[in-house]
Amino acid sequence: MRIDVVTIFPDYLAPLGLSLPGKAQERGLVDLRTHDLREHTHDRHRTVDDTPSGGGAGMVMRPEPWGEALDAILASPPEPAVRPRLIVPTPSGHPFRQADAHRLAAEPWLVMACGRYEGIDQRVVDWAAERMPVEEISLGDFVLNGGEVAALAVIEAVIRLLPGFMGNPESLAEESHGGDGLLEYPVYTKPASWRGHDVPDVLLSGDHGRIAAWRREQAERRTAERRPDLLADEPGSGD
Ligand SMILES: OB(O)c1ccc2cc[nH]c2c1
Repeated sequence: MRIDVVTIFPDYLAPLGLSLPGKAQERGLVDLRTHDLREHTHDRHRTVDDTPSGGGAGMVMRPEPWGEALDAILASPPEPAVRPRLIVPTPSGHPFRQADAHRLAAEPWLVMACGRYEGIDQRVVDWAAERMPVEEISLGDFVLNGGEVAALAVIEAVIRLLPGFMGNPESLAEESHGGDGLLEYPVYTKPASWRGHDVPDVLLSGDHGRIAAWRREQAERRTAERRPDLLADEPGSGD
């Protein structure tokens, strides 16, 4: 998979060179490229923003640098005739879920457009949508100062699903928001007793059937308490 990230803060993406995403790059599972939007400006101040049309507070990202940045990326596809999917983090985007991470992990090429200020001139998304699939996504009902943190989260969620990334693919099967749609059960390790808190006896019983049943019950309880919305879509929930 190839992932291009366009941002005015390339260093924000440096953490992707660490730990598992870094190893994924070393192993050739992902070709991650960051692009400084300011490299596609032509004035002395390397201006990427301007005042909002129609007035209002803040500044809007100018379309010209974005057009030139995307042109440059599209001119060097990973393979001939491969088109990217453009991902635009924005507070007004569609909620990003684990199912979306799985879907994007199957794509050959993603381009992440990280906005700042009040956002990117809408014409950039409209122009891009004439040439490639475009998705505006949100991490949740909160607002960051730009798209970089959301891009980091989306990229990590996607890379870790790539075949060959996780040493033990089985661990993906049991994850929160996994195939069963439930939150993860609580996890424990040694020592059996710590500061007056003990590992639940069932987990020390060696009875794998009881352990599996306990974990399922814990996951269902947690989901009902914290995320009843996830149960609404569960088969047999009557909804
Ligand atoms: O909360 B967010 O995911 C987000 C994404 C992009 C921009 C651009 C300016 N503020 C932003 C916030």
